[in-house]
Amino acid sequence: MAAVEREDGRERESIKGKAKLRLRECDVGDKFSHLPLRKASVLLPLLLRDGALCLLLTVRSMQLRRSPGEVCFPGGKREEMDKDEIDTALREAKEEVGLQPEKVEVICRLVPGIDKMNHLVTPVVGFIEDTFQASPNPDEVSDVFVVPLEYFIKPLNYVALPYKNSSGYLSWMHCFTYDDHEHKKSFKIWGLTAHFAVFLAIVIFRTKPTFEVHYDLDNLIMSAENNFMDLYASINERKKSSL
Ligand SMILES: CCCCCCCCCCCCCC(=O)SCCNC(=O)CCNC(=O)[C@H](O)C(C)(C)COP(=O)(O)OP(=O)(O)OC[C@H]1O[C@@H](n2cnc3c(N)ncnc32)[C@H](O)[C@@H]1OP(=O)(O)O
Ligand SMILES: [Mg+2]
Repeated sequence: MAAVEREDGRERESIKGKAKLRLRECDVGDKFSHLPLRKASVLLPLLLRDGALCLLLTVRSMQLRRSPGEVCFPGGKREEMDKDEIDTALREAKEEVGLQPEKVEVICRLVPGIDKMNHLVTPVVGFIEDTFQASPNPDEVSDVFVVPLEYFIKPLNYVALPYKNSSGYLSWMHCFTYDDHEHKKSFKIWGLTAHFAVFLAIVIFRTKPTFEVHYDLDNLIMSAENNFMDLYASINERKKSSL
């Protein structure tokens, strides 16, 4: 093997190695699994392209009843046979983009989010092969694309939009437009998907984004968990007041 190739390989392994260490520090494991909400999981698939960490995302089919045409991660609702959140994410990724579970190196689970239907959505982070070619299931996925992870802390096109959840809890959500020049396509990444992508980028780069976020970088896990618990509490308040 040529020296340049060897050096290249070492560089790739060191980028991945550093990312894995930082991710493992933020692993929540099954800390939130007991919460009495319906469950869903998404896989945040990381890979290296041209020496940069990238995230693989999907565009939902227009035929889907919920969130048609929106960008999201491979993922879906928990089924009875799933033993945990990781199982759900891997099963859904296989169904939606043809990713074989044994080709995913699962690293951790991050702090969950809550979707429009009040599912507890757990992001599962895993490395996939850099050469992975998706085979999208057209019933559920109309497109698959990759975005450099760094875009989620240093975007070229970003707005924060006000968002009110079903309990009236008011917050902001990130909205990115990503222009994929190579394929001459443009994608809007917002809501829960953008929320997970931003947190993942902060976990790995440990840098403040160029826009405002409600995380304390010196106490990243605690601030992320507190944000989540505030949101969760607002849902419970609403449930109690409607009884
Ligand atoms: C600035 C500061 C910001 C900080 C604050 C952060 C705020 C956060 C803001 C939060 C804002 C929140 C608001 C926003 O985020 S709005 C915005 C943007 N959208 C998103 O971020 C997407 C978020 N949603 C998701 O990621 C998914 O919906 C999740 C993972 C939650 C559920 O997963 P999913 O929905 O993917 O579930 P599934 O894969 O099990 O099933 C999908 C459907 O497919 C059907 N199906 C299955 N198999 C087949 C088949 N072979 N043939 C045909 N059909 C098939 C199946 O029956 C099902 O149908 P139905 O039952 O749905 O009808
Ligand atoms: Mg899905």
